[in-house]
Amino acid sequence: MQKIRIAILGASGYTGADLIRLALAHPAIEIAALAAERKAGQSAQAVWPHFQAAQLPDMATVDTIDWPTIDAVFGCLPHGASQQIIARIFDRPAPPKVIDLSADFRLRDPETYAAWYGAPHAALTLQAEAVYGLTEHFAEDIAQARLVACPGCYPTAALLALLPLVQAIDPQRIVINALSGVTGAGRSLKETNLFTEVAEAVHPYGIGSHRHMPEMEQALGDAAGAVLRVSFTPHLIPMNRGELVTTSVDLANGATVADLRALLATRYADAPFVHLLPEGVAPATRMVRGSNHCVLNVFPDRIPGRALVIAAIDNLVKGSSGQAIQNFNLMFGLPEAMGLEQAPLFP
Ligand SMILES: NC(=O)C1=CN([C@@H]2O[C@H](COP(=O)(O)OP(=O)(O)OC[C@H]3O[C@@H](n4cnc5c(N)ncnc54)[C@H](OP(=O)(O)O)[C@@H]3O)[C@@H](O)[C@H]2O)C=CC1
Ligand SMILES: CC(=O)N[C@@H](CCC(=O)OP(=O)(O)O)C(=O)O
Repeated sequence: MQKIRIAILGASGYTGADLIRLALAHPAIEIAALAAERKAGQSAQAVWPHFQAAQLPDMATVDTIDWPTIDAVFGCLPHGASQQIIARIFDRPAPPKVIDLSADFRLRDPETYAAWYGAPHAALTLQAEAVYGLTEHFAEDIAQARLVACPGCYPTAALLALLPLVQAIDPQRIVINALSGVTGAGRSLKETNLFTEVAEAVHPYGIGSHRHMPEMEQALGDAAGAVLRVSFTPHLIPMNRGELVTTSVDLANGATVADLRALLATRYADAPFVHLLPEGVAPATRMVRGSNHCVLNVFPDRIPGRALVIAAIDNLVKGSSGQAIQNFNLMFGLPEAMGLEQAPLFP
C-alpha cells in the first residue's frame, strides 16, 4: 500500500508524542517530518527517549520541511501560533490536508474568537472553512474537509455525552464539572503544574471564564437551535493523563433517565469508540487510559427531574491525538478505526 506521508508540527509536545506513538502503529502512515521550535535540530530520540526502537526523522523547523512531499499535517501547536503556521501552509501550491489540534479553528464566529482568545483571528477565510472535528457527530463534513479543527479535550467528552440529549433535556440549564490530568496543560513549564504544586492536591481553575465554554455552547446551541450558556468548571488533578466530565442536566419534554440512556445507546450503537456502560456502572479514567475510547453513563439525581451524565476519555488520545487520527482516517477514505484499535492500559 502507498503510505500517506505526514508531518507532525509540535512533535516535541505531549500531543505530538502521542501522535508519533499512534502513527507508528498505523498501517497507512509514514512519518515523513517532525517539527519543533526550541527543540528543532535534536533527534527524535533525544526529545523522546521512549522511542528508541523507532526510525524517526529529526526535529526540523516548520519552514525546513520538504512541503511538496507531505500529504497531511497534524498541527500540535499552541493556539495563536497554529493559525499563523497553518495559513502559511495553505498559501503553498497543492497544500496538504491539515488536522489542527489547537483551539484556533474551532469557533466559527470571529467576534467570539477574539473575545475569548484576546486577539483577532489571523486567518478568517480558513476559520470559516474549517470543519469541527468531533468525529462521531460530523463525519460526513470531516470526510470532505481539507482543514479539520479537533475539539478541545473537555468539549470532546462533554459533547459526546450531551449532544444526543439536547431534545430530552433543558439545554439552558447544563452544569459541567470536569477533572483533568496534568498533560492537558501541555509540556511547557508552568509553576502551577510543578509536581510540588499538583501532587496531593486538587484545584479548580478558569472558574466562569474557561475558553472551552464558547466551544461547547456553539455545538450545543446548533443542536438545540438556540443561543445558550453552559456552566463549566474544570479541575486539575494529580494524574498524568485522563479526563472525567460530570454533567448535571434538567430532564425535559417528559424524558426519563431511561430515555437518556436509550438516546445514547441508539446514537452510539455503531460508534467504534463511544460506549454506553451497563446501567449503574460508573465511567472511570482507568477504563480508557491510553486508548481512543470514551465511556458514558446516565444516573438519576436525587433532585427530582434532574440527571447526571458522566463521560471519561484519555485527554491525549480521544481528547486530542487519537481523535485527530480518527479524523485523518475519514479525510483519506480509510476505515475510521484504523491504527486506533489498541485496548486501554489497565491498571
Ligand atoms: N494536552 C492536551 O491534552 C490537549 C492539547 N490540545 C491542544 O493541542 C496543542 C498542543 O498541545 P500540547 O501537545 O499539550 O502542547 P505542548 O506545550 O506540550 O507542546 C507544544 C509544541 O509546540 C511547539 N511550538 C511551540 N511554539 C511554537 C511555534 N511558535 N512554532 C513552532 N512550534 C512551536 C513546541 O516546540 P518546543 O518543544 O521545541 O518548544 C512543542 O513541540 C495545543 O494547542 C493544545 O491546546 C488539545 C486537546 C488536548
Ligand atoms: C489541564 C489543562 O490545562 N487543560 C487545558 C485544556 C486542554 C485542551 O483541550 O486544550 P486546547 O483547547 O487548547 O486545545 C486547559 O484547561 O486549557
